[in-house]
Amino acid sequence: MSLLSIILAIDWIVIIEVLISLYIARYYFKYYTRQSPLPGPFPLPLIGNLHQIGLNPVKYGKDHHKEFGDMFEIWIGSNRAVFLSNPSLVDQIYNFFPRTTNPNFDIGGLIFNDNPQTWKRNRKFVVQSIMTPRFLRNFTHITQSLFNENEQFWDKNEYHIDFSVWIKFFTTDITLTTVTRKPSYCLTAYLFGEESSDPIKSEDIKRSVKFSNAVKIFFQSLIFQGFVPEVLKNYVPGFYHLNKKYKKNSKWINETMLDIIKNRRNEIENMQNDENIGSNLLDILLTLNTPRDPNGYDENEAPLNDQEICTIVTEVTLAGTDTTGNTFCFTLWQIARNPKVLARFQEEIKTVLGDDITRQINYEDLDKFTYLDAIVKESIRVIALAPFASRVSTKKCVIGGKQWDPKISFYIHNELIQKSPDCWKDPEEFIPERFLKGSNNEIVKNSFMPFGGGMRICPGRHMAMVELKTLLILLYRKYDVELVDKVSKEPKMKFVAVNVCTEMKVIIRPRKDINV
Ligand code: HEM
Repeated sequence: MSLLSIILAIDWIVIIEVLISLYIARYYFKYYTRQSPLPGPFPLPLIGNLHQIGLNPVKYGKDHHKEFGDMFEIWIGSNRAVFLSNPSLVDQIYNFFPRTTNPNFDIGGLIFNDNPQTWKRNRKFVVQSIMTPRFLRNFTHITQSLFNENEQFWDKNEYHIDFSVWIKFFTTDITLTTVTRKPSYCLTAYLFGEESSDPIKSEDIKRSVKFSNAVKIFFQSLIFQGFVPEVLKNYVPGFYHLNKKYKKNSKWINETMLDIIKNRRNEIENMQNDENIGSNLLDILLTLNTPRDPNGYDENEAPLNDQEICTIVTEVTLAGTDTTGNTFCFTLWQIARNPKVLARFQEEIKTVLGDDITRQINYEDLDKFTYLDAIVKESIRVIALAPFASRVSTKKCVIGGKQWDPKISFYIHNELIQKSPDCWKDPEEFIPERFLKGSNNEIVKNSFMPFGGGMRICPGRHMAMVELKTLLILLYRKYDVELVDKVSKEPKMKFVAVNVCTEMKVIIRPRKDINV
Protein backbone atom coordinates (compact mmCIF):
# COMPACT_ATOMS: atom_id res chain seq x y z
CA MET A 1 0.00 0.00 0.00
CA SER A 2 1.52 3.33 -1.04
CA LEU A 3 1.78 6.30 1.32
CA LEU A 4 -0.71 8.20 -0.81
CA SER A 5 -3.32 5.45 -0.55
CA ILE A 6 -2.82 5.32 3.25
CA ILE A 7 -3.33 9.09 3.46
CA LEU A 8 -6.46 8.83 1.32
CA ALA A 9 -7.79 5.95 3.42
CA ILE A 10 -7.56 7.92 6.66
CA ASP A 11 -10.77 9.56 7.72
CA TRP A 12 -9.43 13.04 8.46
CA ILE A 13 -12.75 14.29 9.71
CA VAL A 14 -12.74 11.64 12.43
CA ILE A 15 -9.14 12.54 13.36
CA ILE A 16 -9.97 16.23 13.58
CA GLU A 17 -13.03 15.43 15.69
CA VAL A 18 -10.89 13.34 18.05
CA LEU A 19 -8.28 16.10 18.35
CA ILE A 20 -10.92 18.73 19.09
CA SER A 21 -12.54 16.44 21.69
CA LEU A 22 -9.16 15.89 23.34
CA TYR A 23 -8.50 19.63 23.40
CA ILE A 24 -11.92 20.31 24.96
CA ALA A 25 -11.46 17.51 27.51
CA ARG A 26 -8.04 18.89 28.47
CA TYR A 27 -9.40 22.43 28.70
CA TYR A 28 -12.19 21.45 31.07
CA PHE A 29 -9.96 19.10 33.05
CA LYS A 30 -7.73 22.12 33.73
CA TYR A 31 -10.79 24.20 34.57
CA TYR A 32 -12.43 21.70 36.95
CA THR A 33 -9.19 20.83 38.75
CA ARG A 34 -8.02 24.43 39.13
CA GLN A 35 -6.56 25.60 42.42
CA SER A 36 -8.88 27.59 44.73
CA PRO A 37 -11.94 27.87 42.46
CA LEU A 38 -13.69 31.24 42.51
CA PRO A 39 -17.04 32.37 41.18
CA GLY A 40 -17.02 33.72 37.64
CA PRO A 41 -18.52 33.22 34.19
CA PHE A 42 -18.25 29.74 32.67
CA PRO A 43 -15.52 29.74 29.98
CA LEU A 44 -15.49 28.23 26.50
CA PRO A 45 -12.46 26.43 25.06
CA LEU A 46 -10.14 28.63 22.96
CA ILE A 47 -11.86 31.94 23.72
CA GLY A 48 -12.32 31.70 27.51
CA ASN A 49 -14.84 34.38 28.54
CA LEU A 50 -14.23 36.71 25.60
CA HIS A 51 -17.81 36.27 24.37
CA GLN A 52 -19.21 37.49 27.73
CA ILE A 53 -16.65 40.13 28.64
CA GLY A 54 -15.57 41.49 25.27
CA LEU A 55 -12.78 44.02 25.66
CA ASN A 56 -14.21 45.63 28.78
CA PRO A 57 -13.37 43.52 31.85
CA VAL A 58 -13.86 46.60 34.01
CA LYS A 59 -17.52 47.04 33.06
CA TYR A 60 -18.08 43.30 33.39
CA GLY A 61 -16.59 43.37 36.90
CA LYS A 62 -18.83 46.29 37.87
CA ASP A 63 -21.99 44.77 36.40
CA HIS A 64 -21.41 41.41 38.12
CA HIS A 65 -19.98 42.56 41.43
CA LYS A 66 -23.14 41.72 43.37
CA GLU A 67 -23.27 38.25 41.84
CA PHE A 68 -19.60 37.28 42.16
CA GLY A 69 -18.37 39.35 45.12
CA ASP A 70 -14.97 40.92 45.77
CA MET A 71 -12.94 38.11 44.27
CA PHE A 72 -13.86 36.46 41.00
CA GLU A 73 -12.14 34.82 38.06
CA ILE A 74 -12.24 35.09 34.31
CA TRP A 75 -10.50 33.08 31.62
CA ILE A 76 -8.45 34.62 28.85
CA GLY A 77 -8.24 31.70 26.43
CA SER A 78 -6.81 28.97 28.65
CA ASN A 79 -5.28 31.36 31.20
CA ARG A 80 -6.92 32.31 34.41
CA ALA A 81 -7.11 35.84 35.83
CA VAL A 82 -8.36 36.86 39.27
CA PHE A 83 -10.13 40.19 39.83
CA LEU A 84 -9.99 41.78 43.29
CA SER A 85 -12.21 44.61 44.41
CA ASN A 86 -11.61 44.94 48.11
CA PRO A 87 -8.74 47.06 49.50
CA SER A 88 -7.99 44.44 52.16
CA LEU A 89 -7.03 41.94 49.43
CA VAL A 90 -4.42 43.94 47.57
CA ASP A 91 -1.63 44.76 50.03
CA GLN A 92 0.88 42.01 49.30
CA ILE A 93 0.03 42.04 45.60
CA TYR A 94 1.03 45.68 45.26
CA ASN A 95 4.10 45.30 47.40
CA PHE A 96 5.66 42.09 46.16
CA PHE A 97 4.56 41.27 42.64
CA PRO A 98 5.50 42.72 39.25
CA ARG A 99 2.99 43.79 36.62
CA THR A 100 1.34 41.08 34.50
CA THR A 101 3.61 40.42 31.56
CA ASN A 102 2.47 40.64 28.01
CA PRO A 103 4.71 39.09 25.35
CA ASN A 104 3.53 41.67 22.83
CA PHE A 105 4.78 44.58 24.89
CA ASP A 106 7.63 43.20 26.92
CA ILE A 107 10.35 45.22 25.29
CA GLY A 108 12.50 45.29 28.40
CA GLY A 109 11.55 48.81 29.43
CA LEU A 110 9.55 49.45 32.57
CA ILE A 111 5.84 48.98 32.25
CA PHE A 112 5.72 45.34 31.15
CA ASN A 113 9.18 44.38 32.28
CA ASP A 114 9.16 41.68 34.97
CA ASN A 115 12.92 41.17 35.01
CA PRO A 116 13.87 42.59 38.43
CA GLN A 117 17.41 43.59 37.40
CA THR A 118 16.67 45.54 34.22
CA TRP A 119 13.44 46.98 35.63
CA LYS A 120 15.27 48.31 38.70
CA ARG A 121 18.01 49.84 36.57
CA ASN A 122 15.53 51.51 34.19
CA ARG A 123 13.32 52.70 37.01
CA LYS A 124 16.30 54.40 38.68
CA PHE A 125 17.05 56.45 35.55
CA VAL A 126 13.43 57.49 35.12
CA VAL A 127 13.07 58.52 38.77
CA GLN A 128 16.40 60.36 38.55
CA SER A 129 15.21 62.32 35.58
CA ILE A 130 11.49 63.14 36.06
CA MET A 131 10.98 63.19 39.82
CA THR A 132 13.60 65.69 40.94
CA PRO A 133 12.52 69.16 42.14
CA ARG A 134 14.86 70.65 39.51
CA PHE A 135 13.02 68.88 36.71
CA LEU A 136 9.60 69.68 38.16
CA ARG A 137 10.47 73.35 38.63
CA ASN A 138 11.45 73.64 34.99
CA PHE A 139 8.45 71.60 33.92
CA THR A 140 6.09 74.07 35.65
CA HIS A 141 7.52 76.83 33.44
CA ILE A 142 7.39 74.78 30.25
CA THR A 143 3.71 73.98 30.90
CA GLN A 144 3.06 77.67 31.33
CA SER A 145 4.84 78.78 28.14
CA LEU A 146 3.07 76.20 26.04
CA PHE A 147 -0.30 77.19 27.50
CA ASN A 148 0.39 80.84 26.76
CA GLU A 149 0.62 80.08 23.03
CA ASN A 150 -3.16 79.73 23.03
CA GLU A 151 -3.95 83.03 24.62
CA GLN A 152 -4.26 85.06 21.43
CA PHE A 153 -7.24 82.81 20.54
CA TRP A 154 -8.81 82.50 23.95
CA ASP A 155 -8.66 86.20 24.72
CA LYS A 156 -11.36 86.82 22.12
CA ASN A 157 -14.91 87.28 23.42
CA GLU A 158 -15.84 83.69 22.97
CA TYR A 159 -13.88 80.65 21.87
CA HIS A 160 -15.32 77.19 21.18
CA ILE A 161 -13.01 74.29 21.80
CA ASP A 162 -13.12 70.52 22.23
CA PHE A 163 -10.67 69.96 25.06
CA SER A 164 -10.50 66.22 24.42
CA VAL A 165 -8.67 67.03 21.15
CA TRP A 166 -6.67 70.03 22.34
CA ILE A 167 -5.30 68.35 25.45
CA LYS A 168 -3.98 65.33 23.56
CA PHE A 169 -1.94 67.62 21.36
CA PHE A 170 -0.83 69.63 24.37
CA THR A 171 0.31 66.58 26.38
CA THR A 172 2.05 65.00 23.38
CA ASP A 173 4.04 68.19 22.80
CA ILE A 174 4.98 68.70 26.39
CA THR A 175 5.91 65.08 27.12
CA LEU A 176 7.87 64.57 23.90
CA THR A 177 9.72 67.83 24.35
CA THR A 178 10.61 67.32 27.99
CA VAL A 179 11.50 63.65 27.70
CA THR A 180 13.37 63.72 24.37
CA ARG A 181 14.29 67.41 23.90
CA LYS A 182 12.85 67.16 20.40
CA PRO A 183 10.47 70.05 19.63
CA SER A 184 6.97 68.76 18.94
CA TYR A 185 4.36 70.71 16.98
CA CYS A 186 0.95 69.18 17.64
CA LEU A 187 -0.41 72.34 19.20
CA THR A 188 0.95 74.41 16.30
CA ALA A 189 -0.90 72.09 13.92
CA TYR A 190 -4.06 72.42 16.02
CA LEU A 191 -3.92 76.22 16.05
CA PHE A 192 -2.45 77.01 12.63
CA GLY A 193 -2.80 73.85 10.50
CA GLU A 194 -0.19 71.34 9.41
CA GLU A 195 1.33 73.32 6.52
CA SER A 196 4.39 75.51 6.98
CA SER A 197 6.47 77.50 4.47
CA ASP A 198 9.51 75.65 5.81
CA PRO A 199 9.36 72.09 4.35
CA ILE A 200 11.47 70.63 7.18
CA LYS A 201 9.19 72.12 9.81
CA SER A 202 6.18 70.94 7.83
CA GLU A 203 7.56 67.38 8.01
CA ASP A 204 8.14 67.74 11.76
CA ILE A 205 4.59 69.03 12.29
CA LYS A 206 3.13 66.05 10.42
CA ARG A 207 5.32 63.65 12.36
CA SER A 208 4.24 65.16 15.69
CA VAL A 209 0.56 64.81 14.80
CA LYS A 210 1.14 61.25 13.61
CA PHE A 211 2.85 60.52 16.92
CA SER A 212 -0.14 61.81 18.86
CA ASN A 213 -2.45 59.51 16.86
CA ALA A 214 -0.05 56.62 17.32
CA VAL A 215 -0.28 57.08 21.10
CA LYS A 216 -4.07 56.83 20.83
CA ILE A 217 -3.83 53.60 18.81
CA PHE A 218 -1.25 52.21 21.24
CA PHE A 219 -3.67 52.63 24.15
CA GLN A 220 -6.42 50.94 22.14
CA SER A 221 -4.11 48.00 21.52
CA LEU A 222 -3.33 47.40 25.21
CA ILE A 223 -6.60 45.69 26.12
CA PHE A 224 -6.71 43.83 22.82
CA GLN A 225 -3.25 42.40 23.45
CA GLY A 226 -4.01 41.56 27.08
CA PHE A 227 -7.48 40.06 26.75
CA VAL A 228 -7.74 38.47 23.29
CA PRO A 229 -6.33 34.93 23.23
CA GLU A 230 -3.22 34.46 21.06
CA VAL A 231 -4.87 31.88 18.84
CA LEU A 232 -7.50 34.39 17.69
CA LYS A 233 -4.91 37.08 17.11
CA ASN A 234 -2.77 34.80 15.00
CA TYR A 235 -5.32 32.91 12.93
CA VAL A 236 -8.80 34.46 12.89
CA PRO A 237 -9.47 37.18 10.29
CA GLY A 238 -10.55 40.42 11.88
CA PHE A 239 -8.53 39.75 15.03
CA TYR A 240 -5.51 38.95 12.86
CA HIS A 241 -5.79 42.18 10.88
CA LEU A 242 -6.27 44.29 13.98
CA ASN A 243 -3.21 42.66 15.52
CA LYS A 244 -1.22 43.47 12.40
CA LYS A 245 -2.37 47.11 12.51
CA TYR A 246 -1.37 47.42 16.18
CA LYS A 247 2.03 45.84 15.57
CA LYS A 248 2.66 48.21 12.65
CA ASN A 249 1.77 51.13 14.90
CA SER A 250 4.19 49.98 17.65
CA LYS A 251 6.91 49.48 15.01
CA TRP A 252 6.40 53.03 13.71
CA ILE A 253 6.64 54.47 17.25
CA ASN A 254 9.82 52.48 17.84
CA GLU A 255 11.42 53.63 14.57
CA THR A 256 10.47 57.25 15.15
CA MET A 257 11.99 57.18 18.63
CA LEU A 258 15.14 55.43 17.38
CA ASP A 259 15.54 58.18 14.82
CA ILE A 260 15.31 60.88 17.50
CA ILE A 261 17.81 58.97 19.67
CA LYS A 262 20.34 58.47 16.84
CA ASN A 263 20.24 62.16 15.95
CA ARG A 264 20.73 63.23 19.54
CA ARG A 265 23.57 60.72 20.00
CA ASN A 266 25.31 62.28 16.99
CA GLU A 267 24.80 65.78 18.37
CA ILE A 268 26.25 64.79 21.74
CA GLU A 269 29.21 63.00 20.19
CA ASN A 270 30.08 66.13 18.18
CA MET A 271 29.85 68.52 21.15
CA GLN A 272 33.08 70.20 22.16
CA ASN A 273 32.05 70.40 25.80
CA ASP A 274 29.25 69.14 28.05
CA GLU A 275 27.47 72.44 28.56
CA ASN A 276 24.58 71.61 26.25
CA ILE A 277 23.90 68.20 27.68
CA GLY A 278 20.58 68.50 29.49
CA SER A 279 19.10 66.85 32.53
CA ASN A 280 16.25 65.40 30.48
CA LEU A 281 15.71 61.63 30.35
CA LEU A 282 17.20 61.16 26.89
CA ASP A 283 20.45 62.99 27.62
CA ILE A 284 20.83 61.16 30.93
CA LEU A 285 20.43 57.81 29.21
CA LEU A 286 22.71 58.67 26.29
CA THR A 287 25.58 59.77 28.48
CA LEU A 288 25.14 57.15 31.17
CA ASN A 289 28.36 55.26 31.90
CA THR A 290 30.24 57.15 29.17
CA PRO A 291 33.10 59.64 29.68
CA ARG A 292 30.41 62.35 29.66
CA ASP A 293 28.55 60.86 32.64
CA PRO A 294 28.86 63.40 35.50
CA ASN A 295 28.77 60.48 37.97
CA GLY A 296 31.80 58.79 36.40
CA TYR A 297 31.92 55.58 34.39
CA ASP A 298 33.04 52.00 34.54
CA GLU A 299 34.94 50.84 31.44
CA ASN A 300 33.99 47.22 32.10
CA GLU A 301 30.30 47.92 31.81
CA ALA A 302 28.73 48.81 28.46
CA PRO A 303 26.65 51.99 28.16
CA LEU A 304 23.04 51.58 27.04
CA ASN A 305 22.56 51.01 23.33
CA ASP A 306 20.01 52.89 21.20
CA GLN A 307 17.36 50.17 21.42
CA GLU A 308 17.61 49.95 25.21
CA ILE A 309 17.25 53.71 25.48
CA CYS A 310 14.38 53.64 23.01
CA THR A 311 12.29 51.26 25.13
CA ILE A 312 12.58 53.44 28.22
CA VAL A 313 11.99 56.75 26.48
CA THR A 314 9.08 55.39 24.45
CA GLU A 315 7.32 53.94 27.46
CA VAL A 316 7.66 57.12 29.49
CA THR A 317 6.38 59.20 26.59
CA LEU A 318 3.40 56.90 26.03
CA ALA A 319 2.60 56.65 29.73
CA GLY A 320 2.81 60.39 30.21
CA THR A 321 0.56 61.58 27.41
CA ASP A 322 -3.04 60.37 27.39
CA THR A 323 -3.04 59.71 31.13
CA THR A 324 -2.64 63.34 32.13
CA GLY A 325 -4.70 64.52 29.15
CA ASN A 326 -7.80 62.54 30.06
CA THR A 327 -7.51 63.36 33.74
CA PHE A 328 -7.45 67.04 32.78
CA CYS A 329 -10.72 66.66 30.82
CA PHE A 330 -12.49 64.76 33.60
CA THR A 331 -11.38 67.29 36.24
CA LEU A 332 -12.51 70.20 34.11
CA TRP A 333 -15.90 68.53 33.68
CA GLN A 334 -16.31 68.12 37.44
CA ILE A 335 -15.33 71.73 38.14
CA ALA A 336 -17.67 73.05 35.46
CA ARG A 337 -20.59 71.20 37.04
CA ASN A 338 -19.88 72.29 40.59
CA PRO A 339 -20.09 76.10 40.91
CA LYS A 340 -19.29 76.03 44.64
CA VAL A 341 -16.10 74.08 44.01
CA LEU A 342 -15.15 76.51 41.24
CA ALA A 343 -15.76 79.52 43.50
CA ARG A 344 -13.58 78.08 46.25
CA PHE A 345 -10.86 77.20 43.74
CA GLN A 346 -10.88 80.72 42.24
CA GLU A 347 -10.66 82.14 45.75
CA GLU A 348 -7.63 79.95 46.36
CA ILE A 349 -6.00 81.21 43.15
CA LYS A 350 -6.46 84.78 44.38
CA THR A 351 -5.13 83.99 47.85
CA VAL A 352 -2.00 82.22 46.61
CA LEU A 353 -1.13 84.26 43.52
CA GLY A 354 -2.77 87.64 44.23
CA ASP A 355 -4.68 89.80 41.75
CA ASP A 356 -2.03 89.97 39.04
CA ILE A 357 -3.22 87.44 36.49
CA THR A 358 0.06 87.60 34.59
CA ARG A 359 2.14 86.49 37.56
CA GLN A 360 4.31 83.47 36.77
CA ILE A 361 3.37 80.29 38.60
CA ASN A 362 6.30 78.64 40.33
CA TYR A 363 6.69 75.03 41.39
CA GLU A 364 6.77 76.15 45.02
CA ASP A 365 3.37 77.89 44.56
CA LEU A 366 1.73 74.61 43.62
CA ASP A 367 2.20 73.15 47.10
CA LYS A 368 0.03 75.94 48.50
CA PHE A 369 -2.92 74.90 46.32
CA THR A 370 -4.32 72.42 48.82
CA TYR A 371 -7.91 72.77 47.62
CA LEU A 372 -6.89 72.26 43.99
CA ASP A 373 -4.94 69.21 45.09
CA ALA A 374 -8.13 67.88 46.67
CA ILE A 375 -10.14 68.68 43.50
CA VAL A 376 -7.78 66.67 41.29
CA LYS A 377 -7.69 63.75 43.71
CA GLU A 378 -11.46 63.67 44.04
CA SER A 379 -11.80 63.88 40.28
CA ILE A 380 -9.52 60.84 39.75
CA ARG A 381 -11.43 59.03 42.48
CA VAL A 382 -14.82 59.61 40.88
CA ILE A 383 -13.61 58.90 37.33
CA ALA A 384 -10.63 56.59 37.66
CA LEU A 385 -8.18 57.15 34.85
CA ALA A 386 -6.70 53.68 35.21
CA PRO A 387 -9.62 51.54 36.42
CA PHE A 388 -7.45 48.54 37.20
CA ALA A 389 -3.85 47.63 37.96
CA SER A 390 -2.40 44.29 37.00
CA ARG A 391 0.06 42.03 38.77
CA VAL A 392 1.37 38.48 38.43
CA SER A 393 2.30 36.25 41.37
CA THR A 394 5.95 35.21 41.36
CA LYS A 395 5.75 32.91 44.36
CA LYS A 396 3.18 30.93 46.32
CA CYS A 397 0.89 33.18 48.31
CA VAL A 398 -2.38 33.31 50.23
CA ILE A 399 -4.88 35.93 49.15
CA GLY A 400 -8.45 36.17 50.37
CA GLY A 401 -7.80 33.06 52.50
CA LYS A 402 -6.99 31.00 49.38
CA GLN A 403 -3.75 29.42 48.21
CA TRP A 404 -2.22 30.66 44.94
CA ASP A 405 0.68 29.26 42.92
CA PRO A 406 3.11 31.48 41.02
CA LYS A 407 2.10 32.90 37.61
CA ILE A 408 -1.49 33.80 38.47
CA SER A 409 -2.61 37.09 36.93
CA PHE A 410 -4.32 39.43 39.35
CA TYR A 411 -6.28 42.52 38.42
CA ILE A 412 -6.97 45.08 41.12
CA HIS A 413 -10.27 46.74 40.32
CA ASN A 414 -9.49 50.28 41.46
CA GLU A 415 -12.60 51.79 39.96
CA LEU A 416 -14.86 49.66 42.16
CA ILE A 417 -12.68 50.16 45.23
CA GLN A 418 -12.69 53.94 44.74
CA LYS A 419 -16.49 53.93 44.68
CA SER A 420 -17.06 51.34 47.39
CA PRO A 421 -19.68 52.43 49.96
CA ASP A 422 -17.66 50.46 52.54
CA CYS A 423 -14.77 52.90 52.09
CA TRP A 424 -16.41 56.16 51.00
CA LYS A 425 -19.38 58.15 52.26
CA ASP A 426 -21.61 59.18 49.33
CA PRO A 427 -19.17 57.54 46.90
CA GLU A 428 -20.85 58.84 43.73
CA GLU A 429 -20.72 62.47 44.89
CA PHE A 430 -17.92 64.84 43.91
CA ILE A 431 -16.72 66.22 47.26
CA PRO A 432 -13.10 67.49 47.12
CA GLU A 433 -13.31 68.45 50.82
CA ARG A 434 -12.94 64.79 51.79
CA PHE A 435 -9.27 65.01 50.76
CA LEU A 436 -8.51 68.07 52.87
CA LYS A 437 -6.48 67.61 56.02
CA GLY A 438 -8.62 67.67 59.17
CA SER A 439 -11.78 66.81 57.25
CA ASN A 440 -12.53 63.84 59.53
CA ASN A 441 -12.55 61.58 56.50
CA GLU A 442 -10.01 58.92 57.16
CA ILE A 443 -9.03 57.23 53.91
CA VAL A 444 -9.18 53.45 54.16
CA LYS A 445 -5.82 51.85 53.34
CA ASN A 446 -5.49 50.92 49.64
CA SER A 447 -8.88 52.42 48.80
CA PHE A 448 -7.37 55.31 46.81
CA MET A 449 -4.58 54.20 44.48
CA PRO A 450 -5.00 56.30 41.30
CA PHE A 451 -1.28 55.98 40.55
CA GLY A 452 -1.06 52.32 41.57
CA GLY A 453 1.01 51.18 44.51
CA GLY A 454 4.07 49.41 45.87
CA MET A 455 7.30 49.37 43.93
CA ARG A 456 5.56 49.78 40.54
CA ILE A 457 3.74 52.97 41.55
CA CYS A 458 3.62 55.54 38.76
CA PRO A 459 6.93 57.45 38.61
CA GLY A 460 5.19 60.22 36.62
CA ARG A 461 2.73 61.09 39.39
CA HIS A 462 4.46 64.32 40.46
CA MET A 463 4.95 65.38 36.86
CA ALA A 464 1.26 64.71 36.18
CA MET A 465 0.16 66.71 39.23
CA VAL A 466 2.41 69.63 38.28
CA GLU A 467 1.01 69.67 34.76
CA LEU A 468 -2.62 69.31 35.85
CA LYS A 469 -2.44 71.91 38.58
CA THR A 470 -0.58 74.45 36.46
CA LEU A 471 -3.02 74.06 33.57
CA LEU A 472 -6.11 74.34 35.75
CA ILE A 473 -4.79 77.44 37.53
CA LEU A 474 -3.89 79.12 34.24
CA LEU A 475 -7.27 78.32 32.77
CA TYR A 476 -9.50 79.32 35.69
CA ARG A 477 -7.43 82.32 36.73
CA LYS A 478 -8.35 84.07 33.53
CA TYR A 479 -11.33 82.37 31.88
CA ASP A 480 -14.86 81.17 32.42
CA VAL A 481 -15.39 77.70 31.06
CA GLU A 482 -18.89 76.64 30.07
CA LEU A 483 -19.76 73.06 29.11
CA VAL A 484 -21.70 72.80 25.84
CA ASP A 485 -23.44 69.63 27.07
CA LYS A 486 -24.93 70.53 30.43
CA VAL A 487 -27.33 67.63 30.59
CA SER A 488 -25.35 64.38 30.45
CA LYS A 489 -24.74 62.67 33.78
CA GLU A 490 -21.18 61.77 32.84
CA PRO A 491 -18.64 62.98 30.28
CA LYS A 492 -18.42 61.24 26.91
CA MET A 493 -15.83 58.57 27.43
CA LYS A 494 -14.78 55.06 26.55
CA PHE A 495 -12.59 52.45 28.14
CA VAL A 496 -9.41 51.48 26.29
CA ALA A 497 -7.09 50.28 29.09
CA VAL A 498 -7.52 53.75 30.55
CA ASN A 499 -10.74 55.79 30.55
CA VAL A 500 -10.50 58.08 27.56
CA CYS A 501 -12.52 61.26 27.15
CA THR A 502 -13.97 61.27 23.62
CA GLU A 503 -15.52 64.74 23.64
CA MET A 504 -15.30 67.75 25.93
CA LYS A 505 -16.79 70.71 24.07
CA VAL A 506 -16.66 73.97 25.99
CA ILE A 507 -16.99 77.69 25.44
CA ILE A 508 -14.22 79.82 26.88
CA ARG A 509 -14.68 83.48 27.72
CA PRO A 510 -12.36 85.88 29.53
CA ARG A 511 -13.64 86.30 33.09
CA LYS A 512 -15.76 89.43 33.55
CA ASP A 513 -14.81 89.86 37.20
CA ILE A 514 -11.13 90.46 36.44
CA ASN A 515 -9.24 92.71 34.03
CA VAL A 516 -7.82 90.62 31.20
C1 HEM B 1 -2.86 61.61 35.78
C2 HEM B 1 -1.86 61.02 35.18
C3 HEM B 1 -1.38 59.61 35.43
C4 HEM B 1 -2.03 58.57 36.01
C5 HEM B 1 -3.43 58.54 36.62
C6 HEM B 1 -1.12 57.45 35.99
C7 HEM B 1 -1.41 56.20 36.50
C8 HEM B 1 -0.53 55.14 36.49
C9 HEM B 1 -0.83 53.83 37.03
C10 HEM B 1 -2.16 53.43 37.68
C11 HEM B 1 0.25 53.06 36.85
C12 HEM B 1 0.39 51.60 37.26
C13 HEM B 1 0.92 51.54 38.67
C14 HEM B 1 0.85 50.16 39.28
O1 HEM B 1 0.73 49.19 38.55
O2 HEM B 1 0.92 50.08 40.52
C15 HEM B 1 1.27 53.86 36.19
C16 HEM B 1 2.52 53.40 35.84
C17 HEM B 1 3.45 54.15 35.14
N1 HEM B 1 3.33 55.48 34.80
FE1 HEM B 1 1.76 56.68 35.20
N2 HEM B 1 0.06 57.84 35.41
C18 HEM B 1 -0.06 59.16 35.05
C19 HEM B 1 0.90 59.94 34.46
C20 HEM B 1 2.16 59.51 34.12
C21 HEM B 1 3.21 60.37 33.59
C22 HEM B 1 3.09 61.86 33.35
C23 HEM B 1 4.29 59.56 33.34
C24 HEM B 1 5.66 59.91 32.79
C25 HEM B 1 5.96 60.95 32.08
C26 HEM B 1 3.94 58.21 33.74
C27 HEM B 1 4.77 57.11 33.65
C28 HEM B 1 4.47 55.85 34.13
C29 HEM B 1 5.38 54.71 34.04
C30 HEM B 1 6.75 54.69 33.35
C31 HEM B 1 4.74 53.63 34.68
C32 HEM B 1 5.29 52.21 34.87
C33 HEM B 1 6.09 52.15 36.17
C34 HEM B 1 6.74 50.82 36.48
O3 HEM B 1 6.24 49.79 36.07
O4 HEM B 1 7.77 50.84 37.18
N3 HEM B 1 2.65 58.23 34.21
N4 HEM B 1 0.77 55.13 36.00
